[in-house]
Amino acid sequence: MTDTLAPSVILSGITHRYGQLTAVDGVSLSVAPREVVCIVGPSGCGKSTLLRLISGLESVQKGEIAVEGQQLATAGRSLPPERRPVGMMFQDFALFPHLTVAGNIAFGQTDRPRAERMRRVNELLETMALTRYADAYPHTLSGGQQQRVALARAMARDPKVLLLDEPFSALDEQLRRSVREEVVRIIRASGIATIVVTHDPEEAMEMGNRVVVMEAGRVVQADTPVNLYQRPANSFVARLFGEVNRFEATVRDGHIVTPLGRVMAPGLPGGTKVEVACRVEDLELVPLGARPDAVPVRVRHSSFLGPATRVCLDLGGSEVHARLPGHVNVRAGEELSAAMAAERVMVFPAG
Ligand SMILES: Nc1ncnc2c1ncn2[C@@H]1O[C@H](COP(=O)(O)OP(=O)(O)OP(=O)(O)O)[C@@H](O)[C@H]1O
Repeated sequence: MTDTLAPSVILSGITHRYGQLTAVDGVSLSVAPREVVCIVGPSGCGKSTLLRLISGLESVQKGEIAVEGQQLATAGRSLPPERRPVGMMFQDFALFPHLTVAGNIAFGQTDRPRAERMRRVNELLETMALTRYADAYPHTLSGGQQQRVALARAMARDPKVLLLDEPFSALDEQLRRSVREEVVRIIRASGIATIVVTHDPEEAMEMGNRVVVMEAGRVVQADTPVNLYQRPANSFVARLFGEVNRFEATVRDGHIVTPLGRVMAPGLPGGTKVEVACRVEDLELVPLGARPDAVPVRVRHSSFLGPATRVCLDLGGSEVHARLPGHVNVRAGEELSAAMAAERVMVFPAG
């Protein structure tokens, strides 16, 4: 593991305002060498602003950014983008249409002797399996190939950190998955510390050693994908990574009564207002009366999704959902019993 190594990238106390709007609010974050960190969050939460600050496209107003011990920027002091050891790849690839693939990759290395530049270009063409397209122009390439050219260009100057902003959003669903796997393989093999911005939680979990969840300019939780899913810091994080059923309730005598049964609440004082959340895949359905702890529900409708069946249920007039693996035959109007998987129920302070 890389945890013992000094971080490659350190952001300390970054706050950034556009006029009255605070786009980034006191963000501190470090990325270890060889680590891929994904920043995920809804539109407008400040993800791209963070990348723009690291790359130097935006000046730091408050806080500090350092890469491998070198200060890149602090309020009033800033290294220009071209002098930062940072490679950036944008969502639209931003390739130069009038330059060949080799020309695009060579761009920005003008400070290097020609022989060295060509050596690096050839090396990257090989890594990206693009050698036979060296003299082709971007518009003649597939989306996946263009993506690899953009990545090669971002890596050409041997940056110490790679920044990818929504790198796959221009690709269709089918292509996205395979290109994503390929890009992650290349990045991991390169060992460059990488920050990926995405609004897609699944993409973040698949790519990141660590995932940073942002909301309204702040970091809500920075953790491994497993911890984010199993131990979300709050209801917002829980909902980001999957559909949940939620109930507001109050703690009484060490437990919480919800419409789906009792939940233990050890250590929470009586009277505490809480939100109880249960992932749709953690709602178990059994025949009516089969379990004493389950409550009666009636099927409203169900949808077969391929790997799972999503069932919409009436619970005393309100609606809850279950997601069962595979194809499950349930009829509208059918009566069943539902219970939450006790060990996976989540309890948060009421918002
Ligand atoms: N140049 C700018 N001038 C004024 N406001 C801006 C500017 N750039 C971004 N903002 C605002 O700052 C906030 C954060 O924007 P940012 O682009 O960082 O969010 P984001 O999380 O990357 O969103 P998206 O996923 O939609 O790209 C938004 O409210 C946005 O409207």
